[in-house]
Amino acid sequence: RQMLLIFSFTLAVALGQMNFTGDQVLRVLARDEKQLSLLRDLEVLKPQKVDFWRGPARPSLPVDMRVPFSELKDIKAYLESHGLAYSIMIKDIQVLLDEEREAMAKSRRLERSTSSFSYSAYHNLEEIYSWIDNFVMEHSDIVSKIHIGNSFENRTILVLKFSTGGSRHPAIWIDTGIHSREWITHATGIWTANQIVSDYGKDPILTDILKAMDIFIELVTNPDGFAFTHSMNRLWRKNKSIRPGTFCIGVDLNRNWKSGFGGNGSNSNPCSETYHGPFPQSEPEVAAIVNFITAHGNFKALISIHSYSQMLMYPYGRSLEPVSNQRELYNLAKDAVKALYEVHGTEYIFGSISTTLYVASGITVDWAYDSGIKYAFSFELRDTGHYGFLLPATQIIPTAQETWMAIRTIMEHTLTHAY
Ligand SMILES: CC(C)C[C@H](C(=O)O)[C@H](C)S
Ligand SMILES: [Zn+2]
Repeated sequence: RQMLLIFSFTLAVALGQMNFTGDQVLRVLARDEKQLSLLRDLEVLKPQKVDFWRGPARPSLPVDMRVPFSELKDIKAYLESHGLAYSIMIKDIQVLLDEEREAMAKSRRLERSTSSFSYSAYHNLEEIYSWIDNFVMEHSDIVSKIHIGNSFENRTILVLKFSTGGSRHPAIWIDTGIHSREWITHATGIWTANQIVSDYGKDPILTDILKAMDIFIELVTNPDGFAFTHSMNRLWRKNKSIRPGTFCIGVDLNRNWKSGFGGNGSNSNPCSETYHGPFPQSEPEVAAIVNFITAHGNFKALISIHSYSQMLMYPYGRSLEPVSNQRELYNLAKDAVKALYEVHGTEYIFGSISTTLYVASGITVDWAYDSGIKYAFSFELRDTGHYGFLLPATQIIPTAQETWMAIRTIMEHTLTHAY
């Protein structure tokens, strides 16, 4: 078995990208808690076979799961035998992957010939890092690049700082790409960075924000995982850490934070997509952010951006207990979602993580909130499950435009509610 795995791995390496031909994403509507738990059992029954794109949450929220072609018959029989209604959301993942790669190749040719950067295309790690260098050079009056640490595989972890001066302005943190397969988030972050420098001095609200506060954006929060989505497995979520005696690779960086570490909605099995790691902040990618934000000591808002589902959420993930300023966060989320809707009519739902989506422990925003950052939010960008993580690049700019209006609303509230 070991030999077979090694052989298939080397074969995959030889062939480059993993192939997902015939793999499908099934959308399952669980009627009640019992049916939801039958779906949760699948992760145990078929370890590493069923990949939840949107895990079991609440009866009214469909569960999306990628099923390898070889498992389709079994899984569909399991669903049918338990009366679990399902539809086929994506009938062949490889078709979408081929389209995505074709679009990237086309855009790359155009960018090379015009030596320009397309904000309406997906990019790999090298392209993003070289964009960062050019961007910082072009806008050195307001933007600088900070190296906050190195990833497990020793890639540099970079943060963009937007500042109009002052020594320790109150600060706002934005991270994208903590889950590497959520490509729309990195692309949205890049567009947002460019929007900030373009609108400073023109948009009075943004200008006021930047006059008084600094903005920090970490575009590639999981560089090893992101590189892996381009080189080998487009649907990789975790980082790439390995430990002696552990067969499976990677920790879910959104379960590795100290707050609520190891609680419900995180998994102690290293093969799980929500594996929390051996201990809090065990992963360098998480430790780097904790150290940076703690040393700075004056962050007033944190926005951690994921995809997909079109949701704007605030703490807690680890429990149903409301945070002390729940009313304020609810109303701010409502205003932000309204501002987002007004751009392209995209509808978001909003609320606390545990009540809106599912209980999740050891997550970024719970740690931020417990560290005194009162305005802590997690976005789930487009879509609601037609393309899921394989959102076409044509939706990058519309997504970034609408998301910016929500982000700016949160920033403005932070500015006018100093604490
Ligand atoms: C705030 C959390 C619950 C975000 C969520 C996750 O990390 O599972 C996304 C669906 S990836
Ligand atoms: Zn995510």
